[in-house]
Amino acid sequence: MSGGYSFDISYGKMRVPVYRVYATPLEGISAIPESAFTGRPNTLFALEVDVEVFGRNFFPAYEKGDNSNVVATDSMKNFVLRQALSYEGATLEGFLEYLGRNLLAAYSHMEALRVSGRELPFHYVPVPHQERFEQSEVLFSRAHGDYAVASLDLARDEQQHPTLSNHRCGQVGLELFKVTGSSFTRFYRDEYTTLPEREDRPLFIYLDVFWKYGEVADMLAADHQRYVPAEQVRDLLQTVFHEFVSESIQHLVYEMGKRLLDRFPQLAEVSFEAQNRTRDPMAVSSVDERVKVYSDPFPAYGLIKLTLSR
Ligand SMILES: O=c1[nH]c(=O)c2[nH]c(=O)[nH]c2[nH]1
Repeated sequence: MSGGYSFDISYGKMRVPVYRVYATPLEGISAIPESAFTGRPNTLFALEVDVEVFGRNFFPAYEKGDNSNVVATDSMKNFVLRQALSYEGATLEGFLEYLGRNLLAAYSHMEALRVSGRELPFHYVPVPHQERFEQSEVLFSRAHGDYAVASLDLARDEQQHPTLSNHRCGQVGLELFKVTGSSFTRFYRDEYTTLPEREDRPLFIYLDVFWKYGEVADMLAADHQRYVPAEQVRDLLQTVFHEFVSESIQHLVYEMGKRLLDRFPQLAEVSFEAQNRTRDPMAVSSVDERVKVYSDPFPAYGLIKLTLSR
């Protein structure tokens, strides 16, 4: 309470773009059967960073216009960029933890922080090299598909040391279209039901997946042995979608969740947000019934969520 009011405040800098070149390569990753990914050179380590600062010490700025404790968000942006230069690790989560710890160390009046990062994905460019094509080591093409995210909450323990109080990692923005091998039948029918049963439908989903580790040491260890790369999670989800003939998106995300928790014992929880973007059939070939044309459905879309914990 202050001035008779109770309050809840935070402030910070959003979407600080960071393009670090020649970061430390990601190595030591354990292979999984669903993915060819075992590391990346991190030649271009690009992300957008949000810093959100919590602390009652900032209330005088709101109440009295007293900015004496206010770290300018412009300074925060500079802090983020300098940390990106000195970071010696190889992961998004590691960078956020390094940044968060150093912010709390530098500013004793910051009580707690949320630091979040969004990968700015770039793909390798194939270039001719000795009669074959190889990935350029210097040229990267900005990709606008799915990308990794992470959010870390840091607080202080009784001795004022920074501690990681919460975290969430993810891969968001997948858009996957499976042309055959999905059904949606035997659902509840009443006077509102107009949807026909489909033994085989073209299933188009937008998908976000999130995960939490049981022990944060597995996320942050420098050997990366138990680190879960977002690339492997994405490849595992794609493999399950490819292989599994689902009865619904609910059925599909549950299968994905089980596979993730089986494959990565270091994870405590996985969660999904899936949008049903399935298209409506418009025309079928009279020569080959596999050949069909679909178009956009009514613009509202189904939303399916799942959280799976141990
Ligand atoms: O996989 C699906 N789950 C649903 O709950 C649903 N509802 C709907 O109309 N189509 C679908 N598809």
